Amino acid sequence: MATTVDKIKDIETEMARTQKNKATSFHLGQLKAKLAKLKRELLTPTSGGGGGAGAGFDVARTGVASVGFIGFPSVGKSTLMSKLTGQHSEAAAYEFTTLTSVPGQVVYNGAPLQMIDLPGIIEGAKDGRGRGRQVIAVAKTCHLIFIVLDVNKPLTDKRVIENELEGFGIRINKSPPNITFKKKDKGGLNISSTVPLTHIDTDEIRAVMGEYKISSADIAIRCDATIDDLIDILEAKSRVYIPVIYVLNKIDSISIEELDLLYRIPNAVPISSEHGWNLDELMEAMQVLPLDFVLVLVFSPAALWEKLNLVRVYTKPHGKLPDYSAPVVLRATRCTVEDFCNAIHKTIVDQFRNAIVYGKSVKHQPQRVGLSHELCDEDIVTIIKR
Ligand SMILES: Nc1nc2c(ncn2[C@@H]2O[C@H](COP(=O)(O)OP(=O)(O)OP(=O)(O)O)[C@@H](O)[C@H]2O)c(=O)[nH]1
Ligand SMILES: [K+]
Ligand SMILES: [Mg+2]
Repeated sequence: MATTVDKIKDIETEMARTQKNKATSFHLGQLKAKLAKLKRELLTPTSGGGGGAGAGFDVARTGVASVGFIGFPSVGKSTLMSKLTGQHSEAAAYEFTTLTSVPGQVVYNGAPLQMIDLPGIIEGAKDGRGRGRQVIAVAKTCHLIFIVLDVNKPLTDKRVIENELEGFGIRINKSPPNITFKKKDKGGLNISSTVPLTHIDTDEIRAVMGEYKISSADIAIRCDATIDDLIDILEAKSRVYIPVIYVLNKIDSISIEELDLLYRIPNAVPISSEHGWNLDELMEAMQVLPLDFVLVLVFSPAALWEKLNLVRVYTKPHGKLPDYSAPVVLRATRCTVEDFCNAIHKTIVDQFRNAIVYGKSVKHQPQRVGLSHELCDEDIVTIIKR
């Protein structure tokens, strides 16, 4: 019996053979939808489609956000890990030195960030080659991915790694397509668009919907979407949108002229992890990306904070001034007093009596609140113990 991987290969071959035009667009739409479903099957451990789930490399999460290191073997991920965090991760000249995930931490402008060094992956990882699936599964749960590349290797490696991540449902440096989709019981397919669609026609959309056995739905497209974008919306449960920084390592081994060229690659930071060159710029790069998380700029405008969906809360020891130098950083979706306590130490909740809060989240200044109270950016909190 053909395995899921075989079926995927067959469809990919057929798609490569089929020229895209008016007459073939329905067929191509069907193929793309079939492909998306097979890939999902491959990534769902229970389906038995491709190699089993195996032991994962996931690690206990600490800090306000985690950054996963992805790259081919021996590009210098572990060397970078040791340099950035001080957490030793074995580095050596042979491939697959790192065999499991190694977590470490950096504190950046007051925010603890978890860095996760991972084993190297190889082409075909997403289809079950090597331990690649477990590695990419960890990356999929990170808030930011460093794609680490060796500048002595062909730049095509970048595309290969991107393909591996994409094949795993990770969309990089991209926000979800602006398409709303609402399934209905009857009424047929109602497709509307607010911009001209240059990549897809309705035939293709109908073919995809047919493959997904959806006969009635409202589909409102507000961007010049591709058929892959539409499939991403239908497969929304298995898609994640993660920012990526390309870490171009080993610049100590190239010329200044070559280095100049590297600076033209978007979202990339050339470094030498061995020599510790340009690591400051790498840290800074994390804050210029449109991340939906972190990065604590104590003096940044409040608007930026809202965009980043983070809440800074200052601790005020009883009878003392608030400590403005080290805010506790919480996500806007998890910012109760209880989250605040847990962010400091997990034993605090056990001794908690109430909290005294100053700031936007309370009517009276100050006000006593309980564990479920939701905090706002720049609130000041004193915990009263029992
Ligand atoms: N010239 C140069 N060599 C480097 C640099 N960073 C790492 N290396 C060398 O590259 C080799 C591989 O480094 P590692 O840190 O083990 O690479 P890795 O990506 O963790 O490798 P795996 O764990 O096997 O996937 C080692 O011999 C390092 O000394 C660098 O900035 N410049
Ligand atoms: K290595
Ligand atoms: Mg390593």
